[in-house]
Amino acid sequence: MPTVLIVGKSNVGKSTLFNKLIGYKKSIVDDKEGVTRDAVSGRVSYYSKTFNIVDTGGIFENPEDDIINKSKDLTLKMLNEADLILFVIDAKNGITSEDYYLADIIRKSNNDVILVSNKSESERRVQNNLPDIYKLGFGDPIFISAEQGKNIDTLIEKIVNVLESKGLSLEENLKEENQPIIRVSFIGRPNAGKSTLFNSILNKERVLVTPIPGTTRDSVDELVTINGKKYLFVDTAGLRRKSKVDYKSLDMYSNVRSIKSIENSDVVVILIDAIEGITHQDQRIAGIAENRGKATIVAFNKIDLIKNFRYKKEEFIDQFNEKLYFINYSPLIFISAINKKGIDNLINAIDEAYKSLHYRVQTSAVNSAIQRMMAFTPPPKGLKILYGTQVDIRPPTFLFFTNGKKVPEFYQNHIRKTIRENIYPFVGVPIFLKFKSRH
Ligand SMILES: Nc1nc2c(ncn2[C@@H]2O[C@H](COP(=O)(O)OP(=O)(O)OP(=O)(O)O)[C@@H](O)[C@H]2O)c(=O)[nH]1
Ligand SMILES: Nc1nc2c(ncn2[C@@H]2O[C@H](COP(=O)(O)OP(=O)(O)OP(=O)(O)O)[C@@H](O)[C@H]2O)c(=O)[nH]1
Repeated sequence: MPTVLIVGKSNVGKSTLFNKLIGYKKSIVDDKEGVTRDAVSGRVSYYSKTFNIVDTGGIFENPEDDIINKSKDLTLKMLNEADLILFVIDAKNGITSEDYYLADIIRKSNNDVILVSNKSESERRVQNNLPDIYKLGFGDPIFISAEQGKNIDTLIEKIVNVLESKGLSLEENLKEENQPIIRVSFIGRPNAGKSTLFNSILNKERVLVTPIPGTTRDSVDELVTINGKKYLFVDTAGLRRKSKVDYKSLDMYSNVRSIKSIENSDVVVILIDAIEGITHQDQRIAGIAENRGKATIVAFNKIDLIKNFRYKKEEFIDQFNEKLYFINYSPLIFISAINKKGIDNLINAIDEAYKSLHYRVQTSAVNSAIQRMMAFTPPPKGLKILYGTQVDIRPPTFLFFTNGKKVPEFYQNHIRKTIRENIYPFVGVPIFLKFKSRH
């Protein structure tokens, strides 16, 4: 999906515009992802067209800034990486040296630019500032008022036009072709209901099952198509075969077989028997999955046996937060495998987690968010975080350049939280961080 960068000096109305663009989407399409208030990255949907938008906040504002000084290359990289730049100026208060400074940086990127003249409510003021606006060298601006929502549709249409004229596709449903295979394993204590769940999925959904013998003797993976998407259920031998006594033994749960299944999957569904609650072994399995960078979904099964489930639900959530806090990014699903309840939610969660596992965020979004974070919660004394970028997927991995000081665990968690809340939620997926000293 193409990415559009909002760039401008301080106070020109970048975040107001960002919120308007995101909000615009909300009024047209219903909002699935739930954008947090100070998100820096979001999605704009205009009828069937979609693109990403990033508010660069203060990154390009202050020439004295560490980030700009120490990494001119990175600044340019961010500008180049985008598909289009919205250069926002303030038509009410006029053009200043900072605007010209920014204009020069933006020009160096050789990228496409739309000049956005914000705060254009007063005709007279706009007229006064018009000569200076043209001096920036980006041609005709689009006059908007982000605050009053004026001309936002014209702006979006212009954005769509430019992106499409570059040959970029803004249609959302292209991913249908070249479908990946989502590898899923069900892990849980004996009797948690794994076989029942597997069979319920097979019976409920219109599926096509193709057994694929695994490399280990006795293991069988099954390729299943659900609603046009392909899933490989890993090691279904243990699910299909009616449990033998030895498989029931407690050790089997935490044995090599489970670990192999985890390693062979993208998404691990940790199935909990709601009557028994979360056990040590569940915690251990969750830890292994997290460590190996796998997506996890926690599913409480047998909720049909829980009396007053509506009241009990809170207790399950508390239990999850207490015992599986280290994978608290995982979707929590309640199911009754036997009654085929909650199966659709589970499949949706698997899809969402798989998407997150492969999601890449923009370097500009990372730095905008981290910079904002550091303004509110500065790093511990002596530590400097200069900039960062996502270097890998499966799992999403971020590299941050620092001044060489150790980044304490609590601050790492703060960075993870910031990424999730302000850039992309990475549902069900651990975020790996790396730090490198830069001198
Ligand atoms: N008159 C007018 N004021 C606006 C408009 N858009 C934003 N503002 C005001 O301009 C001020 C700055 O807006 P922000 O959206 O915070 O600006 P910003 O560019 O994100 O500022 P930084 O956070 O410093 O990067 C706020 O007081 C807004 O209410 C507009 O279209 N017209
Ligand atoms: N009430 C209720 N019982 C369930 C549910 N799911 C599974 N069960 C029962 O729980 C028992 C164990 O289910 P299985 O599907 O065999 O469990 P499993 O996790 O595959 O067990 P192992 O093969 O031993 O690992 C069976 O008696 C199921 O009928 C459910 O949603 N509700």
